[in-house]
Amino acid sequence: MSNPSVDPLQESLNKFNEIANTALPSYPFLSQSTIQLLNYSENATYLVTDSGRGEKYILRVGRPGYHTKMEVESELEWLKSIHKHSSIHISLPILGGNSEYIQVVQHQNEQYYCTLFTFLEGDAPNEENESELISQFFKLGEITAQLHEHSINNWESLRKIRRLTWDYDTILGTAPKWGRWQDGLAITEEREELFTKVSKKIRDRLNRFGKAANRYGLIHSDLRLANLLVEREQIKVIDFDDCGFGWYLYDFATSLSFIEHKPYVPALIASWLKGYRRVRPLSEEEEQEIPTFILMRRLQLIAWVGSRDNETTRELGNGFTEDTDKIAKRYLQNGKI
Ligand SMILES: N[C@@H](CCO)C(=O)O
Repeated sequence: MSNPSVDPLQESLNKFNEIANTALPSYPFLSQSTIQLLNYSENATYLVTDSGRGEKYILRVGRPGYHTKMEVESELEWLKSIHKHSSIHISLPILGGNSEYIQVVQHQNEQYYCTLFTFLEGDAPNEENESELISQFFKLGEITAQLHEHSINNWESLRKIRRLTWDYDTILGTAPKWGRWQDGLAITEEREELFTKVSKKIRDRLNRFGKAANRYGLIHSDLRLANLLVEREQIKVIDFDDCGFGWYLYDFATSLSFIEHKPYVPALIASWLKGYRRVRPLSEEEEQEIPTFILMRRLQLIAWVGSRDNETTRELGNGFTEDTDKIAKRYLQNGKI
């Protein structure tokens, strides 16, 4: 029973903390360590510090029911493959004392999949620092293209991967994984009409765009700034929890998560494209479709903000939906962002 005087977010956090502490003994080398919550959204991630050696790790506790165990195993397989076949800096899973990567913690009839990862130094890009962000997006373009090349070149060995699908249906259509944007915050009648038009335009354009193998494959699916770590000249990619099958350009759109409406977005797109094209070709036709993916991501995030309770969604609130109007209208008028 939940206690009405306790903040439901705090209650969820208490539960996740308990699960994280239950998972820790699965790693005998962490017998003397402390945990500190770093982020709570779809999953909870903790910084684990070994008080003896001072070593740091990341412990991720997944939200129950979000993924099957096989899907988590698939994510970890992909991480190992990326590490083996590319130079992208990622965080890797670590085996527990039972020689398993995934530790299953049972709590009140639900199963939580916990995974320990290597710790990477760095800080997320600063969305307020426009010029720095523009040059970071050049590098991000290169890295994203490398990731996509990896996905295409290793397709045979990745055949067994079982992950979510991110297409129109599961993002905005009949089976939206993060809920319906129509149930988001501040959806007035007028806005519902506007966004419905946007959503239909996205659907029609994506039907024409198609899912050819050079456009659609295994992607990270959540390259938002908080999932990038910058250390000097290097950008590292973390949190593959949403990885799945989707359009390569959707992967790019996720990099603009929560900042889609900012005036500097066209400059970020231009910079990203330059970086991407240094590694992998991207046609003019694909480039023209970028706003379609950005609007699709934005509506998906409106659904996410409306259906989740965490610090990010609380902070974004109604303003996130309201700030969408301008870009939605522009997209309808001329297909631009
Ligand atoms: N699935 C994402 C939300 C949007 O980026 C997360 O929880 O990190």
